[in-house]
Amino acid sequence: MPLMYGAQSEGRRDDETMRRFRHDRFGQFIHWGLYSIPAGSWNGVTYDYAAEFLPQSAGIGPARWAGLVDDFAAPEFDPEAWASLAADLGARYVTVTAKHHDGFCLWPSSLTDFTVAATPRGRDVIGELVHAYTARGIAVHLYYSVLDWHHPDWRYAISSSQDEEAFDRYLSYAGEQLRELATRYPNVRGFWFDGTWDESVKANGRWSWEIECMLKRLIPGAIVNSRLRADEHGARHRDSNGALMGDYFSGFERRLPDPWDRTVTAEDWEACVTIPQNSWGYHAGAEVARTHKHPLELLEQLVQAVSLGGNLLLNFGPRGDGSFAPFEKDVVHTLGAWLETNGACIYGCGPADGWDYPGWGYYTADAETGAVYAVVTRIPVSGAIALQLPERTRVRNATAVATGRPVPFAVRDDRTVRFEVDRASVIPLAFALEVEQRDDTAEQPEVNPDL
Ligand SMILES: C[C@@H]1N[C@@H](C(=O)NCc2ccccc2)[C@H](O)[C@@H]1O
Repeated sequence: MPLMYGAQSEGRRDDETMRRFRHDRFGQFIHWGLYSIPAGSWNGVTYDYAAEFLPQSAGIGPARWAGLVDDFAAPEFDPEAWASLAADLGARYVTVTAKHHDGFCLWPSSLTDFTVAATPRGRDVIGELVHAYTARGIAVHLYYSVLDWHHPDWRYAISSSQDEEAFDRYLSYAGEQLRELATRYPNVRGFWFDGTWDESVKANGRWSWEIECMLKRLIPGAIVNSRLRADEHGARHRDSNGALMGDYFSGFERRLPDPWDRTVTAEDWEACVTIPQNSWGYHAGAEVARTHKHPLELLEQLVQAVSLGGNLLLNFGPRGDGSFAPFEKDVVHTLGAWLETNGACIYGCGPADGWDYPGWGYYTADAETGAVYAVVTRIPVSGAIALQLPERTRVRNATAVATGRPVPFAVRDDRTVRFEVDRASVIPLAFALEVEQRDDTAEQPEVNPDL
């Protein structure tokens, strides 16, 4: 159907900025704001829902919530240390909350007083972070919530002409804030929109279309996630003709596509995940802490995302004082150390066409060289992994990525090779496979099942 405000382009973007985003594969999400101070508790009561939703969980009105501005002193906030932590994690880009649902702005916006400028130290958090990350070669995306609990003209739905006038004022405010962000920080790489699921926003597809145009006019090549967009019929992420809006699909929140689902490999996408089961802002509650994911679970999510052609955006919620909690530093050390020696199977990689999900782990392939990687995350009880090869494919040799040492393997039949895996191996265990196409006339592979 003809659309005025649908997808602005067809198919994957192939410009340098998007190729870099695709190559990066691994980003660090940062949720930091007023919610980081109470960290899930209010007036002595702990609410186990997401810490950044505390105003809703505890019924705290905007005026009382704004009282936290005086407590946002952030004595431990050190942008250089944050940038070093992102580098140690192995993240190639960072997405930082400039304004979350509570409406508090981490940059000194001229459009409102509800910003860091009103805090005791008045630092331009976004400006200092953009400088520090960029100086370390880490790209920055700015998170912006369209949903805004603080602004008096925010509406969840439009049910009167007064609502419409108010919400139009809100959308003008948000549009001017986004212009301000793109103008103040022109070297950010992209914008990550959130809070766009309400009827009021879905009814304003033209506004979302104009925002995408404006941001890409102010910052040529800027990357915008699909969550910003609705078309004139209220269709989100994909327009009413099914075309992806924005530059990558961003509907996977705290979940990944099924490892069998190869349909997702048709487009760029990013999944965002948390270390706790469900809190993006720092949550100090013992019950929430009990459900933190193991670092290797998060690492497996990264490998799974890459095997399906997506990026993983792993969230960290610094504490109210600007420091990171020990459990987050553990994740940084575990993932950073593994990526230091095994990053070849992640960065610049994507799905290995023709190699089906094996169950003991994931296949990735280097988008440039075609090198195939078998990444083992579950060692079978037999202590060996079987690889089902694509048609007319031969494995010439195999190397352990972490050590560079050749790895013996048995050719069981025309389509199967088998690796013995040391059960004491550190997993995920990555093998680099040098493969070649066999034509049918070539001799059958030498079978050596006893190896
Ligand atoms: C990236 C995350 N999105 C925000 C959020 O509101 N998630 C809750 C939610 C998740 C899915 C549909 C509607 C609402 C969370 O607070 C994080 O910022």
